[in-house]
Amino acid sequence: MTERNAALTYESYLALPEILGAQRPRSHEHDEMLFIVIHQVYELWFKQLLHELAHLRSRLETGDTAHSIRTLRRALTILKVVVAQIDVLETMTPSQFAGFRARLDAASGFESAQFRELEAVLGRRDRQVFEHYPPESGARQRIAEAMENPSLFDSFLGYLARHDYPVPEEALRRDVRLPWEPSEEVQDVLLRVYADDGGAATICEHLVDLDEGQQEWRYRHVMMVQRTIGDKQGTGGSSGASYLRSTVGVPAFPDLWAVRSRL
Ligand code: HEM
Ligand SMILES: N[C@@H](CC(=O)c1ccccc1NC=O)C(=O)O
Repeated sequence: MTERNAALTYESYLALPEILGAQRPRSHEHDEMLFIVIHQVYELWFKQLLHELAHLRSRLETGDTAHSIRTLRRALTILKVVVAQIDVLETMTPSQFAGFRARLDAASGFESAQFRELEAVLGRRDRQVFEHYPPESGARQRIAEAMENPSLFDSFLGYLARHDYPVPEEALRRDVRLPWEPSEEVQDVLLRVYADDGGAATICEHLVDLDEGQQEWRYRHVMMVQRTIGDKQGTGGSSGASYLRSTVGVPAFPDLWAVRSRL
């Protein structure tokens, strides 16, 4: 008789021994546990967001409006949660953070591969981010792959073409490994989408929500940084808050913002 597997339990299904055994503070400071847990929760949500956005890209490419909208709504709800999470970390004072900051050595958010993957899905094509990853690392390969795939906006253009909008051929056939250049012809198409005011226009609005949401995260992150470490340099080697401020307000989908002056 073959031996039966041990009965599935709450603990085994959720791999709790692994997850709950993965908090390893480097100091005895009370607040370091919060710092670790918050980051781990972020990385789990980043994983789920990547999962949803990959699904969204495939739904867009098949022209499936209802599923695209539902998936976008879910991604947006997750984004709200991750932005709101910053409130929890802001209960930590500058001196509490200073109590264990030195133990972080040169580690920093620069090394969050999933965050870079998310940026790549949103269209970022910037090889400078690779500086923080060893050449053959899995993380680097995943980011590189995301940069070689169509961005969300590329997939959305595919969606519009499937729905018979006159998306210019060169936009559909562009080299998706390069950064997207805003295009007036594409903006003319977006104006027609908005005039029709159907499912495609709803997707446009949700993409703007996504863009606004990621900028909100950047803004909240830099405010948290400013109040916690002031103008100190970052552990990752940047100037800190002033570097982070330069990344706020850079849109992922510039064409969707550009058309608003014409709506
Ligand atoms: C007290 C809390 C935090 C402080 C003081 C802080 C500080 C910083 C600083 C100074 C940088 C610039 C890199 C450097 O030179 O070190 C940075 C980058 C970054 N941090 Fe944080 N951070 C905090 C919390 C978080 C949290 C909770 C996350 C969530 C994952 C996060 C994700 C990131 C990411 C993704 C970057 C890269 C941003 C970019 O290059 O655009 N940080 N952080
Ligand atoms: N860069 C931060 C340290 C920090 O926040 C951090 C360190 C290790 C792992 C994740 C981090 N979070 C975001 O940067 C600092 O300069 O204080």
